[in-house]
Amino acid sequence: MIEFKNVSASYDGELPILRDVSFLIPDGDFVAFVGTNGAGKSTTMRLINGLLKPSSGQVLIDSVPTTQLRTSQLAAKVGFLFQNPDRQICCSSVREELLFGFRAQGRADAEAKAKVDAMIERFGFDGDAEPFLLNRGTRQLLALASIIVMEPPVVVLDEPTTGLDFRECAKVMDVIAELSACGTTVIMVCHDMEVVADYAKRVIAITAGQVVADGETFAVLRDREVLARTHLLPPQMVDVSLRLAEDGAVAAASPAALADTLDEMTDALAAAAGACERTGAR
Ligand SMILES: Nc1ncnc2c1ncn2[C@@H]1O[C@H](COP(=O)(O)OP(=O)(O)OP(=O)(O)O)[C@@H](O)[C@H]1O
Repeated sequence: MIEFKNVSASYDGELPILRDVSFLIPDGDFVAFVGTNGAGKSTTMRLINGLLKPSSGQVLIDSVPTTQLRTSQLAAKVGFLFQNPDRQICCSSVREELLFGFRAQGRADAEAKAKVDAMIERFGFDGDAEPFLLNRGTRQLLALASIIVMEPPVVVLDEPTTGLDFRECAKVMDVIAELSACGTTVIMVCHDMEVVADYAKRVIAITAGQVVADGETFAVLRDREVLARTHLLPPQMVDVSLRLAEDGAVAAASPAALADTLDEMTDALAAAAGACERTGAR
């Protein structure tokens, strides 16, 4: 469980970047942090992994303030994926990269090597390949794999899909969805509202260092006021359903006006077309 209690934070001790931020993320949650550039999302992630300490308030991991946790204790609880995999990758082979975390903890034993082999198999990596010669999407997957091989209960992902094409993005997000399905707590910063809509259970919207919305994904993404305050465009299907209701094309409470996904919109339109046909036939 991760809890922010009235957290304020600053890089220079003067200019506040986060102001009085509070939220609680229970085990197993999948939360996306959204907001404009400079809102304070990455700063929030740095507070979770202990790279930054609050100037006031508390960041608690399993009820223990990060100020009381050693870096190694924090690293065991929270795996952190940087936006740019090249900031993370440092070894000369894929296998060594996956073993790096175990070596750092002094436990590169047979069990660790077996976990690395399983990860190589799962991702279809070439264990001897040189990481920097891999393409961007595969380097991102390697950076992700090198975190999840350590099996942290929480993973923090700072814009995990930036710079990836559609297929690479889906591959990375499917791995993350699988982690979430297996009970790992997932906390990600994401600028792509389609990805947020497809994967996150909950959205926390930040603007100017303050939380302006915290709720179920579509409750937040359908809130025009929140979208305006955070300068975000909703996912396409949400935009279509909101506009249908706003333009009076369908009733505000109709299934088409409430559709969050393509499937829901297709069902709503098919049902409406069926009803029209029946009315016309009478
Ligand atoms: N290392 C740092 N030193 C000083 N100021 C910083 C540092 N990192 C970020 N900031 C400032 O803190 C503010 C919030 O930055 P942060 O990176 O948390 O925002 P963000 O919401 O993640 O934005 P983006 O989406 O662009 O990554 C910005 O004004 C930024 O310039």
